[in-house]
Amino acid sequence: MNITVLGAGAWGTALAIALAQRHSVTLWGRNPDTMAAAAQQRENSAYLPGFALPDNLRLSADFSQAVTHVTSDALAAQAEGLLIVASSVAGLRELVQQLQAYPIPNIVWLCKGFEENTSLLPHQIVREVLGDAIPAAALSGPSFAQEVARGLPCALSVASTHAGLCDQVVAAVHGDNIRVYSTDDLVGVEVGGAVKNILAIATGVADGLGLGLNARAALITRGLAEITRLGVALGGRSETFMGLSGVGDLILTCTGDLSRNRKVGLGLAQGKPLATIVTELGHVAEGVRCAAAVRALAQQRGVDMPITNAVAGVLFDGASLRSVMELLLSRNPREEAV
Ligand SMILES: NC(=O)C1=CN([C@@H]2O[C@H](COP(=O)(O)OP(=O)(O)OC[C@H]3O[C@@H](n4cnc5c(N)ncnc54)[C@H](O)[C@@H]3O)[C@@H](O)[C@H]2O)C=CC1
Ligand SMILES: O=C(CO)COP(=O)(O)O
Repeated sequence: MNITVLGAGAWGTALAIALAQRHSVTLWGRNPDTMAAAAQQRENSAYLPGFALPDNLRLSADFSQAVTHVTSDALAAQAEGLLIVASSVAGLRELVQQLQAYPIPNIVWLCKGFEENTSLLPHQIVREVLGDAIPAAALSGPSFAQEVARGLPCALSVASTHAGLCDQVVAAVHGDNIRVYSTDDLVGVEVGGAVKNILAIATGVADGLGLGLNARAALITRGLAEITRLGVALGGRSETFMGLSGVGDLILTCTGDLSRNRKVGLGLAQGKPLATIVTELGHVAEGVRCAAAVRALAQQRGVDMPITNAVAGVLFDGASLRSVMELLLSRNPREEAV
């Protein structure tokens, strides 16, 4: 299958490496110097250092050339191409707008979050720009880029209301080391992937403050309740939050030290300013922007999200870490239900 991955960050590069084992893959990045260096060294040292790029993986900084890899007439007739957008949420709209000029066969995105100023989910951004006619899907689930690039096993969820595209993503991605499960609950999958990043910041803070494993388990569990409340309010199905893109990714990101969002929380607990943490990371930590969007959305919808509010308070209102932890612990007792 011909596959184009737009966005040569850590995750786009890792997935391109994995897919190049079985497919003809082009990886596009917007920075010509970075892509030229990666092509010369056969390594994306800017975003995924230490992993060799397979010889057959094509690298490009030419947008047209990269998209044409999946839009040639022959491919379009057989619906054989797969277009994967691997930017951050902040870059999604701009990239999708650029795609308006091309007869793309489908679109799959990997980003996890809500858009900062609109509080829209990725599928809503895609629909706003491209309309409903093009088959569209989110690929999500617990998947640290470095582990996928190493060929370690993982399981993902593909979500689309277009069953044919789910089948095509499974055909392309499901293989020796990656299992792919399908669902039509796009909202549920996207809300799980977005909000777990905020909760990973919270557990990073708690762990960094030495609050213990009991506190971490409590945050993850009550965080899942928070994800479920928002997700159901937005039209997702509660069982989706028990799956890979919900509790699966929540556990990974809250407990795995490879997580950039968790690192944000650990850094805050060390007293580092947010700007310093973000600069040191060198990668997007979606939970930061997402916390603002989700706090606004939850307020608008009347959804109770105390952990998200606490994280947003620390990130944007200068609230002290201890005071928000105390606030969380001093909430009135209630039934445990979601
Ligand atoms: N790194 C990981 O393990 C995983 C990341 N994700 C999600 O995938 C998305 C990308 O993550 P990473 O690749 O890790 O981030 P990264 O920080 O390593 O790379 C971000 C990429 O987005 C591109 N980008 C940003 N704004 C853009 C714009 N306006 N136009 C074109 N490209 C733009 C950057 O150039 C870069 O290639 C995020 O939403 C993340 O939550 C999902 C699963 C795993
Ligand atoms: O989404 C991820 C793993 O599934 C990556 O999480 P971070 O962005 O926190 O590293």
